[in-house]
Order: sequence, then C-alpha cells, then structure tokens
Amino acid sequence: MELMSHSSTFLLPTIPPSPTYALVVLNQSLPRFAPLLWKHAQLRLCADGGANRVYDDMPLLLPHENAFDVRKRYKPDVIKGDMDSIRKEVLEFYANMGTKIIDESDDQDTTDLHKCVAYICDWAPDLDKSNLCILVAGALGGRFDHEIGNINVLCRFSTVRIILISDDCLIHLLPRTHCHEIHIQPTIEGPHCGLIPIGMPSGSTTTTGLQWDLVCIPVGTWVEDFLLGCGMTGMPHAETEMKFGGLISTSNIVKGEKITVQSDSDLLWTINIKKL
Ligand SMILES: Nc1ncnc2c1ncn2[C@@H]1O[C@H](COP(=O)(O)OP(=O)(O)OP(=O)(O)O)[C@@H](O)[C@H]1O
Ligand SMILES: Cc1ncc(C[n+]2csc(CCO)c2C)c(N)n1
Repeated sequence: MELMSHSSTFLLPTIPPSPTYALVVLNQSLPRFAPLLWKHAQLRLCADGGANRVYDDMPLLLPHENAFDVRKRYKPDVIKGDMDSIRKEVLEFYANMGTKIIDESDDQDTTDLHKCVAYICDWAPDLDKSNLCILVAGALGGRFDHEIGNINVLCRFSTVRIILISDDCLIHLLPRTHCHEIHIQPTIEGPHCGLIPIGMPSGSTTTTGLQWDLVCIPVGTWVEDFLLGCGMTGMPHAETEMKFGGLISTSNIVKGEKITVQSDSDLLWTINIKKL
C-alpha cells in the first residue's frame, strides 16, 4: 500500500516548494495565521461571504498598515458561491480590482466550499492531485451544520488533500487507500489529537506514536498466541475497531514527532494548534 505523508509546514514562515497550495477563505473570523496561508498559496478563493472576512478582517490582523493598502494586497483570485452573503460594496471592490466572480446561485444543493473545491480541481487538471493541497480557513467554530457540511466536503473529495483550519485545530482525511505518516510540527501543533471514523465504522486501525495507540493483533496468528502466552489476555483486537456509539479516538495525545496510521476505512485526523 502506498505511503502518504502529511506535515503542517504551511503554518511555518517558510515552507518547502511542494506541494502546491490553494487557499479557500470561508465566512468565519479569519484565523490569526490567515496572512501566512495567503502568502503560501498560489491560488486564493473566497467562498461567497468569505470575501467579507478578507475585506473586514485582514486589515484588523495587520493593524499597523493602511486598511486600503491591505485590501489591495490581499485580493482574492476568485470569489465563488451562491452570492447570498457577500456584501455589495465588497463584491464591487474586488470585481473592480479584477477578481473573477463566479455566481452559482442556481445550485442550492452544494455548499460554497464544495463549489470552490470543484473550481480548484478544474484549475489544476494536469497537476498531480497528490501534489495539490487545499487549505480551508475558518472551517470550524460557529454553526454546527456548516462544520459538518465542511467535513462532508472532505469525504466528497476524498482523493484530494484538503485541510480544514481554525485558530484552534486542523482536520483532514486519511483515506483508507493509503498508509499514513504524519509529521508533527511540535512548535505549532499538538499534543491533543483525535482519529475518528467517518461515514462507516472502521473494522481495524493500527497506529504508532500516540499515547493510546490502536494495536491490531491478527486473530489466530503466532503474534496473538505469543501475547496470550505472555499473559496479555487483555490485548484487545476489539480495540482496533472504531465506530460512533462505540470507541472513537478523541482526547488522544501525540508522543513523538511521527505518527503512523493504517485503517480499513477513511478516518478524520485532528490535532490542536498551539496558542500563541
Ligand atoms: N459558522 C460557520 N462555521 C463553519 N463554516 C462556515 C460557517 N459559516 C460559513 N461557513 C462556510 O463558509 C461558506 C460560505 O459561507 P456563507 O455564509 O456565504 O454560506 P451560505 O451558503 O450563504 O450560508 P447560509 O445560507 O446557510 O447561511 C459556507 O459554504 C461554509 O462552508
Ligand atoms: C436535503 C437538502 N437540505 C438542505 C439543502 C439546502 N442547501 C444545501 S447546500 C445549499 C447552498 C448553500 O450555499 C443549500 C441552500 C438542500 N438543497 N437539500
């Protein structure tokens, strides 16, 4: 099974040239590191009312600079959505500056985030999707229906790397098609983390690097016999199963700088972002 590596280097001031980042700003208070994400991204989109947040909040995050200059500098490439939340003066401001405006008010079945992710995938048709990473700012906190809608976008585009980001944590999907290596940036993230099955129970998950690892012991093998022989009768195969209503891994803790995860179903990975 192919290995997929994950690292939150986009939260560091300088980052390696790969992958290619695209940023989607949602209609929520901008995370404090929004200017950093903006700098790292090669394509910047606002999902409908997300444009109001760039217009209103970027100058607040950069209080020593002139608000008009900040707004000119932080010009989105695209504003896309059903356009029921963006203010008229904000739309006009960015349209006059050359931002591409895509009104999809006809589609009332997909969210504005979904519409933006679809745009990014079309924007980079030739780009190897494993080399594209979509950062979504303001995805968590506030309305629970929107948060779940944002998580659903991770599931609907499960072959695309998408990271939901707030001031407090980040979330991404670990598809079952790969085994995963997560490289922790200890200065900016952790130690609290979670691994959550989404959509369906996960029959078997194996992890390393966590305080409460999920350990898969193959039933009926010498490994099981050996462990039973050592008196480890409590070694639970059942604990590798995770489902809502049963065990899910919340309030776990990262112990090292590398976590590995392998599972028979897609899992959400979440880790806290450290306060300043
Ligand atoms: N409170 C929130 N929490 C998380 N994400 C949000 C929140 N509010 C908005 N979003 C995200 O920002 C996107 C754009 O927000 P916007 O308010 O323009 O959406 P909307 O479709 O007009 O919402 P609604 O009509 O349900 O109020 C949404 O599609 C959603 O992904
Ligand atoms: C079953 C069902 N529930 C809710 C909506 C509403 N909805 C879902 S996404 C969206 C667009 C938001 O910008 C809207 C209005 C629907 N269409 N179908």
